[in-house]
Amino acid sequence: MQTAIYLASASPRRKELLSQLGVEFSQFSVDADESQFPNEAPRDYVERLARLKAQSGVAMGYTDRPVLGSDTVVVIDDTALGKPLDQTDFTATMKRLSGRTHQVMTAVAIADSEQVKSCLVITDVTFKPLSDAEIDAYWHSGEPQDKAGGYGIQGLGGRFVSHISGSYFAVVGLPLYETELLLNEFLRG
Ligand SMILES: Cc1cn([C@H]2C[C@H](O)[C@@H](COP(=O)(O)OP(=O)(O)OP(=O)(O)O)O2)c(=O)[nH]c1=O
Repeated sequence: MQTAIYLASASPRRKELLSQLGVEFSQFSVDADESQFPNEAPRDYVERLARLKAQSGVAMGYTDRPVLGSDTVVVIDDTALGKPLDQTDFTATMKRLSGRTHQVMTAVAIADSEQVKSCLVITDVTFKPLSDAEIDAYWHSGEPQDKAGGYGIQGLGGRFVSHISGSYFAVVGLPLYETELLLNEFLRG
């Protein structure tokens, strides 16, 4: 793909994934308010945030190329889990995910000063039952701290995943197939 875009994200994983599409891009970070509205459904929340990140980039003056924003949340029992606040919060999250299937929702949005388009990708991820010792060791690895839902499937957390149905890349932070489709649709206007 010959298009040049902006990536409105601080995430090194999204940078890596976008590079896999062969799109030329420059990256900057946006400071968006990521709080969830009361009674906002997780799928609406994650898509709103992706659009907010992309549109914030346009509002910051990045108007000469399309701006891509994305957001990921882990959802269990219809509750969106963000990044862990501390070890106690993380431990409670892992006990909730242990031995069960949850959803990872990743939304992607592309905006310029004329239009915004977005898509939502939902992947089912099943965790094996986790012991207290595994949970404690994982926290001390330093990996969970900056990850939605407190784990990284691409890292040490990958060993907890007994099954995945959907897009592996969406779980890591950017669905490749759907992002390319969205970009092509956006460029057609
Ligand atoms: C579930 C899961 C999440 N994550 C990551 C993807 C996202 O980078 C992060 C979710 O946080 P996000 O708030 O979606 O993204 P971010 O703060 O890292 O980057 P930005 O808002 O600037 O774009 O968690 C993994 O890397 N692996 C996983 O298996």
